[in-house]
Amino acid sequence: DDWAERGAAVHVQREADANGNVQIKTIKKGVKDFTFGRILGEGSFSTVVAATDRQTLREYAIKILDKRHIIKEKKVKYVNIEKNTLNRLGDHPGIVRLYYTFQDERSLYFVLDLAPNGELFSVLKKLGTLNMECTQYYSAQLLDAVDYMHNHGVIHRDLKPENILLDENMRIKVTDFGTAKLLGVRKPVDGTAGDSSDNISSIPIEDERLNSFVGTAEYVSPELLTDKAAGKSSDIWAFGCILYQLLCGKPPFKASNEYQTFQKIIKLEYSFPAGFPQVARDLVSKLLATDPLKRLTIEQIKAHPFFADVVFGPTLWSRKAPRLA
Ligand SMILES: Nc1ncnc2c1ncn2[C@@H]1O[C@H](COP(=O)(O)OP(=O)(O)OP(=O)(O)O)[C@@H](O)[C@H]1O
Ligand SMILES: O=C(O)[C@@H]1CCC(=O)N(CCc2ccc(Cl)cc2)[C@H]1c1ccccc1Cl
Repeated sequence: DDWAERGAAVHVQREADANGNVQIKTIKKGVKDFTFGRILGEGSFSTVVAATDRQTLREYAIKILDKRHIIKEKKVKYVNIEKNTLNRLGDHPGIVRLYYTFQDERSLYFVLDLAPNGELFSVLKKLGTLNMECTQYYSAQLLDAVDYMHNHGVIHRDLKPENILLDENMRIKVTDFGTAKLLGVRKPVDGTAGDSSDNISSIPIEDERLNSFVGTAEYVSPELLTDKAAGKSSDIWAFGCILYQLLCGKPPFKASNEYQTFQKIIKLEYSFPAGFPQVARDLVSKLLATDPLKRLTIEQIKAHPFFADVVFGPTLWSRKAPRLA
């Protein structure tokens, strides 16, 4: 199925008829096409409800946003960013997929993949820590999803265990793209109308300094606290924090309040608990580098001994998730 460029408001389906001619069907969904079920969770501006498509009986998570509340809180921009970002990231097993959007007079609706096993955060809180096998499995999936985002000109900017959901096979689905940064498409210098699909520049279109958004304190990179420039390497920093947290149960930079946490980040004040595996120490220390240019790239991370027995690529998403321990 192809996705209408304008946004996932319509779902284009191609079907070959008896003579092999391709028929193009567009599907316009609305509230009445779904049976709404249990509430999966609440956000600051949203309620997420499990729902079943009445025709196909497929289950989804529908994120319902109250228009009045969004307008009052001046969050309309985030709604558009979330929609545009999800439309750009429509085809990766580790990223929540947006199937349809629609609205009624009161609400906006985002029809998303259902991740029935909740947040990786809750699993980690319950278990305390993950063993090496589980940590390698989940961090490899996260790395693969981040690689895909970056290759599609998207910086997540708020990666954290709460935004990593678990699907029915206990594989990850990254969510929460309302605060992502979409790297713009620049016209080539000579002014010719370049093909917009290939020249995703690494320089965001809007002025960096106007950026007020920073992620969640424990996962914010130092450059975001000093000069506001969020780049792809800011996601790599957050990845390093998550990797550390999966293995020892708490993030590397954690203090009694946000300000103290920021101080620790800027001073790179963290340490490894006894028993933290050496190969993981080596990798984490090359991710939590103050200078963004010194952090490993995704290719270098994949080649690190920590991932020696992980095969990146499609098998990462078809192999069985290890029993959580
Ligand atoms: N696709 C999904 N499948 C299952 N549960 C989901 C899905 N998306 C979100 N949830 C759950 O619903 C809750 C609300 O998610 P939502 O993304 O709307 O808000 P949030 O980002 O968690 O909160 P905030 O807006 O304050 O950052 C979360 O607890 C999340 O775990
Ligand atoms: O961009 C789109 O796909 C359409 C375009 C037409 C439209 O009216 N909307 C809703 C615009 C909007 C955004 C925020 C609020 Cl609070 C109210 C309306 C957009 C929309 C519809 C449904 C769900 C999300 C969005 Cl952004």
